Amino acid sequence: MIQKAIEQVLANGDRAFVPYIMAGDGGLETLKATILRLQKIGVTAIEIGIPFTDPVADGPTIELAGQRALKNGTTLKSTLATLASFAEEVTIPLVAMTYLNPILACGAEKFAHDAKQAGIHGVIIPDMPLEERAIIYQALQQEQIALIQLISLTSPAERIKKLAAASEGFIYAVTVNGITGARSDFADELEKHFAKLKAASPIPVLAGFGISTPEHVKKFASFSDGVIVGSKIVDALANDDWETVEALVVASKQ
Ligand SMILES: O=P(O)(O)OC[C@@H](O)[C@@H](O)c1c[nH]c2ccccc12
Repeated sequence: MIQKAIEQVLANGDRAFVPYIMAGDGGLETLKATILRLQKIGVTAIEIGIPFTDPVADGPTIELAGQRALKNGTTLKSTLATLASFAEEVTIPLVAMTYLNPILACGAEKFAHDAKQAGIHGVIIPDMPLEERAIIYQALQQEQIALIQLISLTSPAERIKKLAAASEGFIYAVTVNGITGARSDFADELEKHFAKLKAASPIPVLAGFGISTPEHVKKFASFSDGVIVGSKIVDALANDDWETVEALVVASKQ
């Protein structure tokens, strides 16, 4: 469903726009209104972060949002239960971003089952190497949940080939070396890097990390299939600043 949703957007001449939000930031009771409003303004899918105590890939903005969410008691379980309570109203695919630990604590099968009920169509597990995916792969397959792979800027060609062949839904192409967070500059070689990824990949290639302005969105739209925006969206939502959110989404349209 994720791949189809992205391909539909591309067929329109637009690029995919996937906002990242932290579940429970502002309280889980706000999750429904946030998701439905993002859906209404035309995002392609939503990446939902599950707060975790040791988020090694998260930059300061996402880490702080996670701390706020943990403080008010948000867990993997309460997030999935909340999502399930309004899943019928959600027509776009949701992607869960969670570290391996909470999944293992829950149990792979139970996680996959509850995620499906919650409307989750894909997962990103940044601390699970491809070689370890057997831990969860079958359970996800059973529920038809895509396991999305991250590809870094420094991945050698052989590795890119492997990851591209294994990824499902889309490829999460990381645009910087380092952690998440808004930035102003990107490497000059990005365009070439994306050309390589697109040549290696049978599925859409989305860019994420550091994308924080409509100009960034337009830049990446010119050589990728779409963008993922995290920190800037998390900040805007914390300030109830929907104007900023909408301007980013609009930039992904033709
Ligand atoms: O915040 P940024 O720089 O816009 O990047 C997206 C990112 O936050 C989101 O996709 C994400 C949050 N935590 C992660 C951990 C690993 C990979 C990706 C993520």
